[in-house]
Amino acid sequence: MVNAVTKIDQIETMILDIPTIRGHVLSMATMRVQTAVLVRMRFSDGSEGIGEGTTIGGLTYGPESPESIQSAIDTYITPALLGRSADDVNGALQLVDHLVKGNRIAKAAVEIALWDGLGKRLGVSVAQLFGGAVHSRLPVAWTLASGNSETDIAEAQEMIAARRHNIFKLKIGKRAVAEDVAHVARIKAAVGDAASIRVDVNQAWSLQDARWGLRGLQDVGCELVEQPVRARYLNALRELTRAHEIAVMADEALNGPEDAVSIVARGAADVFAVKVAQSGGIKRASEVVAIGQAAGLGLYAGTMLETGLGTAAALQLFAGIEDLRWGSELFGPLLLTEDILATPIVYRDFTVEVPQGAGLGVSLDPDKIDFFRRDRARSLKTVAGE
Ligand SMILES: O=C(O)C[C@H]1C=CC(=O)O1
Ligand SMILES: [Mn+2]
Repeated sequence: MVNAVTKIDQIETMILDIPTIRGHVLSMATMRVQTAVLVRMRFSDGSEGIGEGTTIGGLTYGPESPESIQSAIDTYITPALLGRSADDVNGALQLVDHLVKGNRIAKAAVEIALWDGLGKRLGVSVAQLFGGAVHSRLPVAWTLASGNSETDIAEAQEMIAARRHNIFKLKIGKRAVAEDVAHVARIKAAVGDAASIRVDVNQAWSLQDARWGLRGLQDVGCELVEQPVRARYLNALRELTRAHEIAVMADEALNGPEDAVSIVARGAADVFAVKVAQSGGIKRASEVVAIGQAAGLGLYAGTMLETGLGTAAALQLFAGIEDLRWGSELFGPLLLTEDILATPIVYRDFTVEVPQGAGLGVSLDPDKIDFFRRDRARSLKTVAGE
């Protein structure tokens, strides 16, 4: 008997609004809630796959919003994929790239669910599908972004004492450059050699600001500056990369392999912040990694502050990357008041552990999903109105 081909039967999307443990103050927005977009895919053999495509701060970070991610999937991606072979992930990616331009985070959510389903059906991890894990844990940074130097120092000291993090990324760019440099200096002086200090400006500086900023940051012992100027200003990024010893990292400028090629060709960064969501999925992120590696750049596993689900997807990829020189910031679940996984991801000894098991190695807690779903209020009202 010929085995029937497993098909994609159903793709469900949901938006979850989960409060953060404190205000997360970024140059462009203050987050008090993180809005995650989840995908649940059902296949004809009864297997399932789950994925996540999440952004930060509505439309303040980038061109996709939670609502646009959901609508791109429901309106354009799902109709193209229903009925196709569940195991043909590359075929699905090619079709979706043909039919949908941009919308990388939406594509990532669907692609992650396809890999998860495939791994579960084969009984292997997604890391194994990409050639196998070489790490079981990764160094993990924490972001200090309370908006107050004293609070940030106390938070850093607690994290070091608990052996949870000794790499800190400070969110700056909201205040005057000199004030930001003084804030970074205070934190570096407080932690000394016990921690690595880096900053993320989230595109807030002009080139002029950045010239002063990078000089000041370098002088106070900051090791790396992430996306100091607008994503499209590659000439400015190149000038800053060349002019200072402090490492310059591309984040918002790096949306998939094509951007990776442009940045390398222009010499516009020392380090890539590789994000699965922003790259358009695990496969495209692996291509960004390959371009960075081939060009001799440093690599850093970035986050969109995803729940444990998106975090697990990134861990599956980066577990297979040998030289992750700048470590990771895959701490998303720790910023949320509640974890939505049945078994939370483990953080200890300054590292995050790669979940073990088939697919992404994680499953959702159905009660938590129910509780945080944005449409839950609507369904409750419907029930009440009956
Ligand atoms: O990198 C960003 O811009 C987004 C994000 C990652 C960590 C964090 O605190 O915010
Ligand atoms: Mn960033």
